[in-house]
Amino acid sequence: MTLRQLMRLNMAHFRAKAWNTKAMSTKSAKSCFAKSMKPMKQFKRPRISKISVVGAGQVGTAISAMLLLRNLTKNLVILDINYELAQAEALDFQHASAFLNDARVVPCGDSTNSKNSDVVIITAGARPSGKDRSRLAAMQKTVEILKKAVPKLVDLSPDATFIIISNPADVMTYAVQRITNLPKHRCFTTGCHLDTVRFRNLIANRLRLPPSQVHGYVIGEHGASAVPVWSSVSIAGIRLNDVVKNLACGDDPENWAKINKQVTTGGLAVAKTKGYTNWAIALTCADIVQAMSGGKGKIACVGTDMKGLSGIQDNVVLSLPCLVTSGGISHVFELPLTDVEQSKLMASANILLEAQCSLSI
Ligand SMILES: NC(=O)c1ccc[n+]([C@@H]2O[C@H](COP(=O)([O-])OP(=O)(O)OC[C@H]3O[C@@H](n4cnc5c(N)ncnc54)[C@H](O)[C@@H]3O)[C@@H](O)[C@H]2O)c1
Repeated sequence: MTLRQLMRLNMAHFRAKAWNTKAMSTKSAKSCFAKSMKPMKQFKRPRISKISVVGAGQVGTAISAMLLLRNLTKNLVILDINYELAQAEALDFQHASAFLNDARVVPCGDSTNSKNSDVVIITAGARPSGKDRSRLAAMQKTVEILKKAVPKLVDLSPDATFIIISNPADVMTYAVQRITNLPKHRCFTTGCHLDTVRFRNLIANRLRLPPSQVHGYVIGEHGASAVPVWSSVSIAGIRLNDVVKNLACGDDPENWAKINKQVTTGGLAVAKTKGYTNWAIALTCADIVQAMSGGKGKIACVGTDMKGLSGIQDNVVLSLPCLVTSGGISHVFELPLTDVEQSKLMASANILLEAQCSLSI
């Protein structure tokens, strides 16, 4: 039986059993593959109708544009503490509603209009400023923003799925989970989904292939300690590791390891000129919302509390491949990793744990 057939069988089984965890552990546990696929939560959401985007800056506005262009919502709320900005951005989109499937775009300054959202996307954050421009200082400022803004959003939309974009995204997701007690399957970050598409794009460029046809994942932190999983890279069923000598390790004659750095510094390279990044993250976020909107779901490296998975022993938010469906994360996949990749994942988890512990929540 091929892997594809196996997957199909498993998916059909899960659907038939309405994501029943117990059923999975008995019947499909017979398949070796099911052991790598850890169920997270049984949850189904009817069609997404209302989405709130919190933060009308570069990222929030770009995400709004992608959601509207892809017809992922007919009812979009743009929320910013700077109400005039939210109003101007909403109006700019609303003027072109006829080109956006007649979507309704509403501004919001105090959360009220976000009531009964199906999805809430958080992009509000503080940029480094003042005397202390350290990452940690900016991180704590963003936590203070979240502490004020998020509880009200949860009260108004208690069943919504929260997607955290504000950086450092993993640590901010941890903060939101701690502030709100939202379940981890519906409070997560796009995390390494963006790093993963960058990784695939860089490999595809070298091989002169379409990026969508390269498979492989980046896991761990959405940031400097992200782990490109070279052992998982495959094209047309061919593992790159099997055909390239010393792929991104050892003497690495073709210098594939250069890609590791490009993956983690890709955003900085863009921000150096623009001052920010927005299009790639906007498309990444829209891709996740699309996975939640369609019936089938999608496997993507998104981040949530991964305690108990892939050797992670603490409550650390980081990315692993997840099945994202209507209600959020339904399953997490434990990738087979080499010893080096596993120790890099642990190092990434420790960095994040340290950052989490430094927060005052
Ligand atoms: N996760 C990723 O892959 C990724 C990629 C790019 C950017 N980001 C992050 O996204 C965040 C936003 O970036 P940006 O370029 O849009 O920043 P920005 O400064 O342009 O926009 C932030 C907006 O948040 C608003 N805001 C601040 N406090 C608020 C509050 N309490 N309620 C509502 N709105 C509030 C501000 O008024 C501002 O309009 C940053 O943290 C950035 O680092 C993440």
